[in-house]
Amino acid sequence: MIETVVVTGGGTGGHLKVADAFIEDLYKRGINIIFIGSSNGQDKFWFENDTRIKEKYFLDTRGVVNKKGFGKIVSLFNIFSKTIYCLNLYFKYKIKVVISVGGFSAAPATFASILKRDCNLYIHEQNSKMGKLNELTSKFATEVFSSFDDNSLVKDYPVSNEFFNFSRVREKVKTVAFFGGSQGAICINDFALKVASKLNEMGIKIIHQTGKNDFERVKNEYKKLNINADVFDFSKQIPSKMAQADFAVSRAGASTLWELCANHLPTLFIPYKYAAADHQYYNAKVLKDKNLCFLQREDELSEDYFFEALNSDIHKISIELISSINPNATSQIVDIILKKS
Ligand SMILES: CC(=O)N[C@H]1[C@@H](OP(=O)(O)OP(=O)(O)OC[C@H]2O[C@@H](n3ccc(=O)[nH]c3=O)[C@H](O)[C@@H]2O)O[C@H](CO)[C@@H](O)[C@@H]1O
Repeated sequence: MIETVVVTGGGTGGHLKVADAFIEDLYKRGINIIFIGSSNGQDKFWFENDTRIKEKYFLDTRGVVNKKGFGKIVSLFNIFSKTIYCLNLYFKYKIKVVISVGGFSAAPATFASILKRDCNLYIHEQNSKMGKLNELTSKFATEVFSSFDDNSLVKDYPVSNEFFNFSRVREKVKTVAFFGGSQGAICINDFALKVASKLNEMGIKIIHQTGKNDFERVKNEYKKLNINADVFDFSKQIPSKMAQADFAVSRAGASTLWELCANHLPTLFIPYKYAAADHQYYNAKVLKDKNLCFLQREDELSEDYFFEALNSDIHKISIELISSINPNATSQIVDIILKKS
């Protein structure tokens, strides 16, 4: 009987949202949760005040991949010392199960699970191309789950229930939402401002998540255009924001992509072009190949393509999105983890 599980990973909202889905499921099963993340990404913002989590550790870890020379040695030593710290925690709490959702935040807790012989490591990879840490540690894992890999025991994404609770089939575009991912996307902000007046003339409302850094500028631009849009930098109410929209324009980070599917919301994806191994493009391409979304590279973005998409059969896409995603993925993955441990 497993009493305590370590959940690790983070850095970006994409990883943290998956961690959140696992935490919610484990909590409902009465299992104690220890979260180990980094003090350098968004981890604290997401989980610092989370009462479902029994113990939280935000360690000072940073990625080492892009570092060189002395900086790399310092970072490696730092990760090594934090790994030993985690190992001590595992002995203290008799940890046998570690779930990693990847990202640089997960490095020490994942390495420590490999060093502790009686500990099972489970990895969840969210993207179509595996992240660096997951690639390095997956051969030591008891099981690797992936939303895109046919070999995964559960080939689905652990989307939080709230997105399914708000889901609905779309008929006609009355509201368009722009989502830039957890950091926001200037290219999506600029595109939204470019098409805003025409949308306004068509009587279409705008919801727009800008990201923290570009919020003031975008808000002022809407003011200048005299358009009353729902503009915000970051919101914890994304399920209800998605639910209000009939069409979305979005980055193709894994979490947002599957949340939009869970919501049955037809979307034009504009992948972040510098994402590692171009994984955002390949995330969205999986849907595009099934005609379940629209996809354009940010350098090719065209207003014509966007307005054609708005006028397409969004009802059909919305219905077909229902079967694109499994609402029970989180509990199915946790069932397997608890059974194997
Ligand atoms: C630039 C980059 O490399 N981004 C990566 C990062 O995603 P990044 O965090 O940018 O994007 P994701 O779309 O995966 O996740 C964003 C998450 O934040 C939530 N959200 C967003 C805005 C908001 O106002 N409120 C809110 O709660 C969304 O609902 C979603 O759950 O990790 C993902 C998961 O590995 C990858 O797929 C992305 O490619």
